Amino acid sequence: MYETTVLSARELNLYYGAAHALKNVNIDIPEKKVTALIGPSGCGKSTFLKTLDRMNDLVPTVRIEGTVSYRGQDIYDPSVDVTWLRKQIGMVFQKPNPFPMSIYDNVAYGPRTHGIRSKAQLDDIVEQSLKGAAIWDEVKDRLKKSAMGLSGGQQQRLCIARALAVEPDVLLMDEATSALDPISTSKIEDLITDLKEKYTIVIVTHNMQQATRVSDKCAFFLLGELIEYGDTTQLFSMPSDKRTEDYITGRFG
Ligand SMILES: Nc1ncnc2c1ncn2[C@@H]1O[C@H](COP(=O)(O)OP(=O)(O)OP(=O)(O)O)[C@@H](O)[C@H]1O
Repeated sequence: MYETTVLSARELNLYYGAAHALKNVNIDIPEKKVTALIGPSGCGKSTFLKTLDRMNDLVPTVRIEGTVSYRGQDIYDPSVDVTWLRKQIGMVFQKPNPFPMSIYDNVAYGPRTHGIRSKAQLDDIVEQSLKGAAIWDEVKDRLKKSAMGLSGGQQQRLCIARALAVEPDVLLMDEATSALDPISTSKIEDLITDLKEKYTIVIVTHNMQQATRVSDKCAFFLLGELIEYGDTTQLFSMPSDKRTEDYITGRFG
């Protein structure tokens, strides 16, 4: 079946000063699927994820060669508005990072920055986003309470709601469950599966079971190189590269 490519990298190289952190990466990330980035610590998964919404721009030593395109547009072109890009491509981090304000204000923050002022409209966005992140029932009676009072798993779902509130196209998640207990992790995995009906999702995970549970596509990185990329079932059952096989069978990691 034909797949629409949402994000693609071509001959992408990234250097932190002299350190060559991404080596000639070529990849097409399909629409409304979950793509998992796996590989041992330090192999460049987070670095690659951050190139997709230009989060590396904030690191002064970074140099990038090659292209990253979002729906055909080179996102490193000087004409690209980074605020627009980050509205299209939301990011959820490893540690839940709610703002020190109410649950409601956390979710309304993004839409307000984009100019939405109507209370009725904001109320609706907050409710829909919290529902979308499967946390509405747990917080609907305490929307005005501080987000800091939520559990870690609830905070992470709130951060997902905050990302959904600006109606992104893509969600990037950098080890979004690694700081959470197994029950919260399982809720977020279920949520990821629901969210791919509407969003293109890219996750970084250390957890290979998680990659097999939630992802459709899987990319294995090693020392900055994309070694193998394909359907998750195929990559885990019949890896084509010996290094992928060694990694997924736990021979190193
Ligand atoms: N801001 C930075 N400045 C310099 N080097 C960096 C920076 N961020 C990452 N690196 C280096 O780039 C390489 C890739 O790091 P990256 O964090 O992308 O790997 P990772 O696969 O996500 O690792 P982990 O699974 O441990 O998070 C590593 O050698 C790391 O030390």
